[in-house]
Amino acid sequence: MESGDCAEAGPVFTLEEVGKRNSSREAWFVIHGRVYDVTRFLEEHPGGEEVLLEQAGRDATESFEDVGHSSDAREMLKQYYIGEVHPHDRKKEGSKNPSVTSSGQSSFWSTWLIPIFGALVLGLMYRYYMLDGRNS
Ligand code: HEM
Repeated sequence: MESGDCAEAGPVFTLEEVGKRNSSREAWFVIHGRVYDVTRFLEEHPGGEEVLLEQAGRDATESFEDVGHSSDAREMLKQYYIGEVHPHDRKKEGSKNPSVTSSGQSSFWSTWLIPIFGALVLGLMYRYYMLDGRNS
């Protein structure tokens, strides 16, 4: 009964609790909403102990992704998993505002506003040209 397979639903930690583990004695990380205790990995980390200690006790998702860690590195994470981040402290991942397609909107305006404005200018020029012709 000991070797439970419930590795994905461990205990829940707040960011405050994770924040206390920010030294080489104890180093915890949040990566993609999950909490990892990498204390025993600090010295083994191929990228060095310092970079890990700089991020310890924090959400290191961005730094972890920025480095472009291999799938091996991602696999390794599993052995250090200790729990989940409290839902209140979780970042809104995956919801990078898919509804706000600002670039789409700007292209809408540039494709429509410019021709409309051009047509207006041409219309006004034509009008003045005709009036001028009539007056002289
Ligand atoms: C906590 C979990 C982490 C694990 C298990 C891990 C694991 C690894 C592994 C296995 C490598 C060797 C290259 C690869 O396989 O991608 C590596 C390299 C590296 N890691 Fe991490 N890493 C972790 C977190 C971080 C964090 C938070 C940073 C933040 C800055 C970082 C920075 C680096 C750097 C700079 C390298 C060297 C890359 C290179 O030489 O090309 N790692 N890491």
